[in-house]
Amino acid sequence: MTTHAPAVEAHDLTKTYPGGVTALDGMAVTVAAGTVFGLLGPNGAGKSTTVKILTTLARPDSGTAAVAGHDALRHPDRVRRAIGVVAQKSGADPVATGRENLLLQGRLYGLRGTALARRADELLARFDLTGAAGRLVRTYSGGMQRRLDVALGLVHRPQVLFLDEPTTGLDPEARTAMWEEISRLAGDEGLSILLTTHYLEEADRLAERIAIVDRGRVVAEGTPDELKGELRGDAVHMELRETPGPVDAQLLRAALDSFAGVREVVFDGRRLSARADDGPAAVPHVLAVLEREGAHVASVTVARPSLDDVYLRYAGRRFAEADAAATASVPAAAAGGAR
Ligand SMILES: Nc1ncnc2c1ncn2[C@@H]1O[C@H](COP(=O)(O)OP(=O)(O)OP(=O)(O)O)[C@@H](O)[C@H]1O
Repeated sequence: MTTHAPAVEAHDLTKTYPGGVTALDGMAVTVAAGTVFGLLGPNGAGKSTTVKILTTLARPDSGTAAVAGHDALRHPDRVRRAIGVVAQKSGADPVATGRENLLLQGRLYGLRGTALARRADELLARFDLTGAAGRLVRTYSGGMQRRLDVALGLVHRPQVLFLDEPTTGLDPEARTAMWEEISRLAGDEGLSILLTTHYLEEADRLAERIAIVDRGRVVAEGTPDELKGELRGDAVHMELRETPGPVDAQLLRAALDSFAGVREVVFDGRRLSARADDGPAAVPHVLAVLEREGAHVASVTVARPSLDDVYLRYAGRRFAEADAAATASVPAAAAGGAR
């Protein structure tokens, strides 16, 4: 693979499972080499099915998929040698030690002797597991197990790493530590990473580019800032106090609309909402106009657009709603929460 070839390039993937569930419906994903790409979507959106196809564990009904420059459908063996996979469920043997797990994994990839021992020690140190290397994995905390999972995926120095929901089930501290580690892998080591997540914050923090997936296809794609930028500006919400007489909504709207950078002014009873290019800067002006027109403000909130707003715009429903709908029939232990 040349450094400029995409790490992952898949187009028009479709897959319907026996029983008629359409998991993928024209899915496409391109990951530039050396970058972190996030597939973001609620449970059931088709993220895992996409990863299974790209990691050669499933075949699509139609479409193309290339990973590390190899055709995943025609040369799955070549793809397997070039990738590391950290699945949702840990692949580590709980009744073996951390070091034994790494040595076994290395042997599966043809590493032997001192080269293998050195690589295992390197990864144990790298993932802060040296002190626990001789302990059975079943005694590890959730965060330690997840770090070992990532180390196992890296033993054979893959070019492309697939992380399927890397922080589901971790406490906030372990999640932050894992985020730092993932950023370092892409930054310092030039690894290409495709991660799937249904944590909005995780995609925002880690991924240079994000594809928002809904019902088996990409509904929006770009950098986190590009996606949020499409919503143009901050949301400003104000609660008005009761006034003796009615507020002249039309007059207020006309006065506010005349400000550069304030738009989409909406009155809803005693609530006013608007979009502003720079919310904090607009608030004093908006307050002054309202006071001048006899409307008194009880509270003000300014919110930056979130990926949830982006999701709402493209998928037509809130992320948490979609997640809840998909997980309603899934056992609680298997379902995470959207953030
Ligand atoms: N082996 C299977 N047989 C039948 N249906 C399946 C199978 N695997 C997945 N599905 C269905 O395909 C759809 C997409 O599932 P997929 O696991 O790819 O989504 P996801 O976005 O990864 O969600 P999750 O985070 O819950 O894994 C869902 O409706 C799911 O129920």
